[in-house]
Amino acid sequence: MSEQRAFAKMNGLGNEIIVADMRGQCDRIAPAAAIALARDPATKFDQIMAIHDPKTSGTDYYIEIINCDGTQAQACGNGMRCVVQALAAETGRDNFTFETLAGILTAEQHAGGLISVDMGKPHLKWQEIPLAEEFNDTRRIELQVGPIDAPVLHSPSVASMGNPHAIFWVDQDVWTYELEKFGSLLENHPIFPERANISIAQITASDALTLRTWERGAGLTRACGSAACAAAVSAARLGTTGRNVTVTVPGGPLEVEWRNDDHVVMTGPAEWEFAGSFDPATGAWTRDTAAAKRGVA
Ligand SMILES: N[C@H](CCC[C@H](N)C(=O)O)C(=O)O
Repeated sequence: MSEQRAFAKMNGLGNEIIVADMRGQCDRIAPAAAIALARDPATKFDQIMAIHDPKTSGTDYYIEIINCDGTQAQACGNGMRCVVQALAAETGRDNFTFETLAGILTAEQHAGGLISVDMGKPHLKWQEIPLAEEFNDTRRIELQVGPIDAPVLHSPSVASMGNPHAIFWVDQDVWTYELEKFGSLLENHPIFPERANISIAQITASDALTLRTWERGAGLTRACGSAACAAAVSAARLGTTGRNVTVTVPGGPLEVEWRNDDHVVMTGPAEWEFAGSFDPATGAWTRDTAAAKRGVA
């Protein structure tokens, strides 16, 4: 049994997040531990955000992101907001610089409690997403679901926010499409050599869209922050919205701004649920009834 580590169960608009304190320790959370925590109804999560000591000078922490199937993700917008809220409660600071597999990100907690994360620049070339085939225009690629002459979904936009996304544009309410039926098929489609997060999106105004996401390595979730960013960027590239968009996901609204310096900034809430400690090797855990301070450590 390895040393018990503190965690906070949180959520970002219903995206179920575990923020785990791995500081001061070289170990990583074992995929089997992640899978065990995901199976327990009390700790069921979409992503674990593991806070590690910094690797690069000028950054505060290294964040490892683990999906509920035990695989790693490069980016997780909702999870980053949870990390910021937990660290702000612990340290009293409101600005942080993180390193993730997607690069270096900055984030800020505002006076009212909302949190903005600078998700960096989108990557829009087919090799960067990555796709298995050359597409010079990633605003719409050839891919469809359903009968060849009457596809249910077709011609998605693709973008990378450090992690791969495909967004299928639809005319009707996003809830009328059975994303649970074709999500996994599209996630694992050979056009996506690293698999992909799959979203359906409806433009509702020149500054608003609604979005549902089937996440790579996690399935249907109530919110996906990086998908909200990828959808907002793709809508602006297609000219269907401007560069400031309210993205309404099943868990609620996120504000996304694709700034003129090419950075995508996402703003939304985070919510603390309970604290505990867990074994990073096995996932065995206990609830910490005394932890009322809403941090992780
Ligand atoms: N929930 C996350 C995305 C997790 C990404 C993950 N499913 C992957 O790319 O493998 C978000 O808020 O951005």
